[in-house]
Amino acid sequence: MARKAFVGGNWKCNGSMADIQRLTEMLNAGEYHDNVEVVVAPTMLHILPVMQALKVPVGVSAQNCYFEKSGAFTGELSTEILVDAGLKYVILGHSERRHILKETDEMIAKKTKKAIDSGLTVIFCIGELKEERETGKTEEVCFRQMEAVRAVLSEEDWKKVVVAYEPVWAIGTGLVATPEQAQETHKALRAWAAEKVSKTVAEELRIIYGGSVKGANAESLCTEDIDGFLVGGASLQPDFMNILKVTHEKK
Ligand SMILES: O=C(CO)COP(=O)(O)O
Repeated sequence: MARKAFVGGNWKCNGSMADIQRLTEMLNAGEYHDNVEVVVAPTMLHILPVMQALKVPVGVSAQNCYFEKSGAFTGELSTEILVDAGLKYVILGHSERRHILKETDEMIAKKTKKAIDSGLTVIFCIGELKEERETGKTEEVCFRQMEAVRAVLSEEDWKKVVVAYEPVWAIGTGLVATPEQAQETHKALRAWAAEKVSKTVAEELRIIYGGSVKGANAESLCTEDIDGFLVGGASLQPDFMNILKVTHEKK
């Protein structure tokens, strides 16, 4: 089964109302194709205006959610609130939430299960730190992060997961992983899924790459086991449209 490519634009904590208008106009002027699913993740405050402004098949994702249903959890957004507002996706496990906001594997697993049970598709991020890669721990770290969610997901749940492999040293640094480095890790992740979940899940699981992706390097990163991209900085620029075009042509 051919996996449908997936390209996400993670806008992180960026953007004014004027920027949001400019970005939705850029997306509305784009061309979209059946072989690439496109999603953008604005800030929580910008989600609704972006959903209202988009006239093209571009999905909208939250950048976080909470695992409780509702109640006294100041500052949090439940998956019920996200679904009620019309959202279909949420990014979980991003390295910035793991390392800056100190989210643990267990918290991320709880959020992932809750989001999937609510009907959301989870863009589940994993990735190793620079020193972990340098000491040969890339697979150990990625597999540990995967195992935490595997422990709480059913085989069926994996249909609602897109894994984003984002080496932390490549995020926002301009130090993109080489196609060989990324392909090697993606292949290892697929083999892990075949062994720990099932062969079917491994074949169908979309594993996308994130970390300094640009229009200029996207083509070489369209390798066998890379099913698309999670784009940070370049998703706030017209270059995002080049990444979409390359993915459409190469996948
Ligand atoms: O963190 C990322 C996407 O989630 C990647 O960010 P950059 O594309 O800015 O490196």
